[in-house]
Parts: sequence; C-alpha cells; structure tokens
Amino acid sequence: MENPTTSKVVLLACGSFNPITNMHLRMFELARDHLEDTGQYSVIKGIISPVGDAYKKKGLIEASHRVEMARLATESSEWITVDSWESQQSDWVETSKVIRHHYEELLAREHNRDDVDTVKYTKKRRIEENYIASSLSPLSLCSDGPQLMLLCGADVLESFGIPNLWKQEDIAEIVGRYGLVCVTRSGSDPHKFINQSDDLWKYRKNIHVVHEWVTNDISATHVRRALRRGRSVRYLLPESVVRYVQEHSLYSAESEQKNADVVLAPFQKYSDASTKTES
Ligand SMILES: Nc1ncnc2c1ncn2[C@@H]1O[C@H](COP(=O)(O)OP(=O)(O)OP(=O)(O)O)[C@@H](O)[C@H]1O
Ligand SMILES: O=C(O)c1ccc[n+]([C@@H]2O[C@H](COP(=O)([O-])O)[C@@H](O)[C@H]2O)c1
Repeated sequence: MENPTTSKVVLLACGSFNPITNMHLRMFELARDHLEDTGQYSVIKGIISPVGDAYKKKGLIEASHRVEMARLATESSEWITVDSWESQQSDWVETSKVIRHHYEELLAREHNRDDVDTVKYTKKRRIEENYIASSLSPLSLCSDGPQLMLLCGADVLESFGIPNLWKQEDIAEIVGRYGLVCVTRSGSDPHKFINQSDDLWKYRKNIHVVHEWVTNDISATHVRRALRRGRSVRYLLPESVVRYVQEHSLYSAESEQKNADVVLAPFQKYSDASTKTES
C-alpha cells in the first residue's frame, strides 16, 4: 500500500562496476533503509548505470561484460535494476547528463501514466524547465511523482573536491536539484568533507549520509587483484557473477593494463590519482 505522506525516490548509482561486488548491492539496501527510516521517503527503484568504455579507466573491461554481470547480480532483486544507456554511448557521459537522462525517462513515464491530465503535465514541465539549480530543495517530478537521487560511496563525494574533475555547476545541479545519498567507506569522513566545502554545505539538506556500521572494504580493485592472482573471490561477488567471470576468463594481468597508456583527460585523472588503482 502506498503511503501518501512519503515522497517516492528512485536511486541511481553510476560507476565502473568492474566488476559489480556485493558491496555495490549492499549500498542500495543501506540507502533504502536509511531513507525510509526518516519516514519521509519510500524508495521504489534502484538503477545501476555502468560507465561506457570511453571512460578509459585503467583496467576497465568491456561494458558488455560489466552490464551483463550487473544484470546477473540483480536478477534476484525486486527493486534494483541495471540500465545500459550510459554504457552504450560512444563518448563518456558526465554524471549530471546521466541523471538528466534518467530524470527525463521518469518524467516521460509519469506523463504516460497521467496523460489524461495534460494540463497538469505541461504545468509541471514548465516549472521543471524553469527550475534553477541554486534552489535548496530538490524537485520531485510532480506532487506524487518520484524524486531521483544519485547514490554513491564517500570516495565519489570526496572526488568533488579534486580540482578540475567535476564542473562546479554539475555539482550544484546534482546536489541542489536532485539530491545525493552517500554511503561511508573506510577512510572517509563525508560529514567533515561537507562541512569543509562551502558549496556542499549550502546543499547539506539534500545530502543523506548513510553510515555503514559493518565496515565493508570490498572494492572492485581488490577483486580484480585477487582474480589475476588466481585467488578465490567467492562471497565477495554474487555466485552468478563469479561463474560469469570464470566462464569468460575475465580479469587478468593483461586486462589490468587496458587503457594504461591512454593520455588522460581531466575527468580520468581521478581514476589515475585514486589510491584504489594500481598496476
Ligand atoms: N565498499 C564500498 N563502500 C561504499 N561504497 C562503495 C563501496 N564499493 C563501491 N562503492 C561505491 O559504488 C559506486 C561504484 O563504484 P565503483 O564501480 O567505482 O567501485 P569501486 O569498488 O570503488 O571500484 P574500483 O575499486 O575499481 O575503483 C561508487 O559510488 C563507489 O563509491
Ligand atoms: O561528471 C563528472 O564530471 C564526473 C567526474 C568524475 C567521475 N564521474 C563519474 O563517477 C563515477 C566514478 O566511477 P569510478 O569507478 O571511477 O570510481 C563514474 O560513473 C564517472 O562517470 C563523473
């Protein structure tokens, strides 16, 4: 039964998912519990959007494999889905544009649902188009429509502070207009980071920090390292993903060198600077 007093939320996670791990899936569950615990939100859907091959991060294997592994991993979930739109684009797509794309999709879906009420739709569309990123409260599609929020780990939030990585207007749009749910990772302190950033502080009410008490250090980098050393990765990834990796002989010393000689664009320097990336 729908609760009319709560706002519906769709969570969107962007990243390499190289490969998807149990922690990526946990991130969704943690975020949903956290938001619903406030009594203000009802999370209706989660979307995993693997980045395209043009991201050129070192060791990034083909998007087709990463998308397929994410599909296998979410087969048993009733609410987490995978979307391949971003991965199919020939150029790298900035996250703000990925969010906009999914927002448009949600809006179109709402429109189809409400198409008897075209006046209501047109009015909301106009409000939406005129919306200024500097507003402090995120806009939901319509009074009963879902709100789209970006879901990420604290490393991505902290990457907002890397010079020339994210455009300031994109950060304002993501956090000011849509909202962000950030899951803590070991070694990170999102509250401190928000406190030290004037831009994020301005939008603090739209940033939901989820504390993961069971510190879980699984990272795709650790998984790839274990795989190329012939170590077991069982119970770090869903079993279906472990089987897929084996069947397709993914993640070797050779695949880790992919894109190693690529001259990096500013947005890729994050990947390079990341302490998680190694040879
Ligand atoms: N252990 C974790 N705790 C919290 N968030 C996580 C964790 N692992 C991944 N994430 C988040 O999941 C999203 C997708 O992450 P990504 O695909 O880059 O995985 P990763 O494990 O960080 O990868 P890599 O090790 O290759 O850099 C990001 O928002 C990232 O912060
Ligand atoms: O939009 C941007 O400016 C931007 C800058 C840096 C990174 N991103 C996105 O952040 C995600 C980071 O993923 P990863 O695996 O490199 O940690 C990935 O989806 C990138 O497209 C996005």
